[in-house]
Amino acid sequence: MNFFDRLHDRIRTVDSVVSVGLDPDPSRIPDHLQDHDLPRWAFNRRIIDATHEHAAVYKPNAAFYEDPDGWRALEETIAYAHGKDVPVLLDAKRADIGNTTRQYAAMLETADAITVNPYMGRDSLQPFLEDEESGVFILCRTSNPGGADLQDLELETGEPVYERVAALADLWNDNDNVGLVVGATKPEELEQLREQVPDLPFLVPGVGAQGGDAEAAVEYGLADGVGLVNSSRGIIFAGEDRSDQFAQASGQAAKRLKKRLNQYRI
Ligand SMILES: O=c1ccn([C@@H]2O[C@H](COP(=O)(O)O)[C@@H](O)[C@H]2O)c(=O)[nH]1
Repeated sequence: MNFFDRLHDRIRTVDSVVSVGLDPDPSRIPDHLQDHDLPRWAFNRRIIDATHEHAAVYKPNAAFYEDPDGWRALEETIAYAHGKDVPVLLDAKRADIGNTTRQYAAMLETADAITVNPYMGRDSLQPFLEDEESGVFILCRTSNPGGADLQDLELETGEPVYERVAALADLWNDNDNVGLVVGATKPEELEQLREQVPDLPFLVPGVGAQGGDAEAAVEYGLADGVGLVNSSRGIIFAGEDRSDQFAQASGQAAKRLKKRLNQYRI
């Protein structure tokens, strides 16, 4: 079954478009978990137990796992999320020349979807695009301030680079497995892109800690009801000041975000 069909079902089952970002910054993991063999896994397991009823997906960012223990923690995390029937979107932002990118695409053997970087063009994304079962979210207009440096540059046609990326992503969507990453901090661009590519689901990061626009994220992020609004630190570290109850606090934060976003869903 195609990733977006599975996501559609998951969104309906939990009545939620919340993507829970699993970015377990080791320096912020509660003290009582630091003695575990794999503290990041111990932390994620408790977060998943507390949040899965509100999670449309889990979105681990690869940056928090890129060391030997980290990969083990990530593997355990993905398997555990799957055990709770929650799809996993690996925020890896990969792509490279063909021979290399085929190795990156192997990441989709465990995760259900991945974020990729379009800077090297279609061939660098080919193995991801060819994988009919998996979702491929292409970075389009990112949430960070520096996203403007390249993505807003005007081409000779007058269109900004991010619009060209969206047009190409639409063109590359032969297998109905492509989505875009568009930040909640860019509500005008979200609106414009939704008009430009009405059928592509968006992953919208930037609500919560980055202060993005939750209403715009929902109004323009969803295509036919399918799309994702991500919060990472705002959920997983919601209980940082209540170390013994951090998981409970993350469950409450995920539930709150779900309710808030659902006000804007139609
Ligand atoms: O444009 C982008 C693309 C990816 N991200 C990632 O999403 C989460 C956001 O974390 P918060 O703690 O909710 O700010 C993180 O993994 C980013 O690397 C993004 O923020 N913006």
